[in-house]
Amino acid sequence: MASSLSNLYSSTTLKPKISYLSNITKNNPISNRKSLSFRSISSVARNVPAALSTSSSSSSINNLPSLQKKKKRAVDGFLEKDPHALWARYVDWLYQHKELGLYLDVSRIGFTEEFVKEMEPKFLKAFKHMEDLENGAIANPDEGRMVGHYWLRNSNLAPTSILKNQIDVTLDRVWEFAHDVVSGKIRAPTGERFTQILSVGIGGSALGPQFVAEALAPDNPPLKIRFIDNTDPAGIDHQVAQLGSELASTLVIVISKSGGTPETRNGLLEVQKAFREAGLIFAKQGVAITQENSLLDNTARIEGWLARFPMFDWVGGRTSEMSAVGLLPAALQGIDIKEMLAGAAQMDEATRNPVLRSNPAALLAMCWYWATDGVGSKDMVVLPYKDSLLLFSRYLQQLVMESLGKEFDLDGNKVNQGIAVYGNKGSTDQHAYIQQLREGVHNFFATFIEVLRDRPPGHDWELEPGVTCGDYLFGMLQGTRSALYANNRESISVTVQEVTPRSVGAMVALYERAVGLYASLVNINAYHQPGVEAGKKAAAEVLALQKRVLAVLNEARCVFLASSFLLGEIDRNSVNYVRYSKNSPNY
Ligand SMILES: O=P(O)(O)OC[C@H]1O[C@](O)(CO)[C@@H](O)[C@@H]1O
Repeated sequence: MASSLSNLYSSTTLKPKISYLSNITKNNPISNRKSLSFRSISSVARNVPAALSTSSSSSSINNLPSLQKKKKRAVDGFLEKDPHALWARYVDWLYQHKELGLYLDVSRIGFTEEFVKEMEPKFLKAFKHMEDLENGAIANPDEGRMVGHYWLRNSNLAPTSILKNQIDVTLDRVWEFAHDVVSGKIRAPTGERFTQILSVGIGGSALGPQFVAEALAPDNPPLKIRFIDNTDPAGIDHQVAQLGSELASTLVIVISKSGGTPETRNGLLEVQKAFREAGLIFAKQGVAITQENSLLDNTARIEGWLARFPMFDWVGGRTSEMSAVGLLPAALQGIDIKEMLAGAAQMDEATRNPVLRSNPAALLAMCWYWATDGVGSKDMVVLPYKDSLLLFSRYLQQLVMESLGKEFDLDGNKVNQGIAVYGNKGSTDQHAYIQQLREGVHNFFATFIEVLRDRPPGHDWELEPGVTCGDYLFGMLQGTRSALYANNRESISVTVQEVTPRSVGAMVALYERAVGLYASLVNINAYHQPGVEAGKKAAAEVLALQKRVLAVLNEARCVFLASSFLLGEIDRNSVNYVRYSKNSPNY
């Protein structure tokens, strides 16, 4: 590769391209890299197919009428193969946010100019809808509530001064509490500093904190975090066992917006039992994050827990990372939450831009619409090439699927919308399911997440002359993307300079907005989850039935015991032994 690149640079025929290239380089993600390494050269080169090939232009769909194009695309899986045209497309559509160091390349999604035109009126409506939301419109008619996660990172946008005050006060309290715990001003009852966090919560009350911990927690955080996010007894036991004697210096944060989610309640009861068994007083180490006056809030208040933080009615679970839900655990791990908020605020600003090609969230939403035909016909595979972003796809899974997976549209038509999301990380997944992505059933589009910085500055090491481990990672990303593209598999690339609190905040905000816009495009309510409620209700019915069956069995056993006693077959002690033994429902 290196030699073909040097050929490329010495070739006279390529000179005009190179000057074009150097103009473009100013807009290229890698232009901020200080040294032009193998990796940075190839990063430019990956998008200069024109310079590497003299192949004649392949068939173009641009002369076909709109419907025919769609059909052709559906039949052939058409993507632009002419390298000149692909390069021009890259240059034309590359989005960059200079201050955030974030780039979005949509050139490998095959949308046409006609399609973009067709989408414009839909986007006008979507932008207006988003503006209304930000101004405090009731977004969730089912629950009669506003949707204002955008206000969390810029409280000046909150529609009333009361809301603004709530946001500011909560942020200050989170900041101060975390500072006091980390500095040792607030200590465990034993007098030692808190060393561990045990976070109990599920869904949106766990996924954001899990993703951010994995992405941003330092190697030696002031407090290490563990999660209980299920009602699996063995899983809970495992977490408690791992804490061992450090349970005495563990801060337990119980997170539940509703304050009544069974899995979270069960996790809490199990942890409280572990505290009792260890002779510890739970209340002195317990923190609740929940809506005011919820069951959890009332429990924490009555029992006198160490602290309580509010979760606002107008913040949905899946968009709560920038509320106390995400910020408190992050701050306790030494993550700069103000930077996270600043990144999200900057991205919010950028994604309010009503010009489609200058709005990264709108570009994402448009690509999703194109790739899935606006009906979820393809899955979204999210592939971050960075270990610390491992949980991004899991986080997005809830954000996208719980928001977009809806049976009815806003007019009551049955639409069964949604986009399935899965993914893990590159290059690991290349050795798992990329085989199917390239050659198997064509039911997905990919999103590559690229991180330019390999390691903190000063730690670079070349495992071969001129080549770092990170160059391999980068090469794997480029290679997989090209291989997929060559087989008509579409992809989006999001590039960030580094995984920092600011860039993570920005990515969260980017996808939150993209989901909101996409929901408008397909005319659905992104802010409720009636399907989940149905599952919860059914589970409650199963549990109620189980309780009734146990009651009936118990009654039958009592009758049996009573008759045996009356017949003189057993004595009183035996009756009491059976009734109050540990296996009895009466116990
Ligand atoms: O925070 P809560 O109320 O415990 O809910 C947890 C999760 O359950 C859901 O309501 C349904 O899965 C999610 O939307 C939410 O994030």
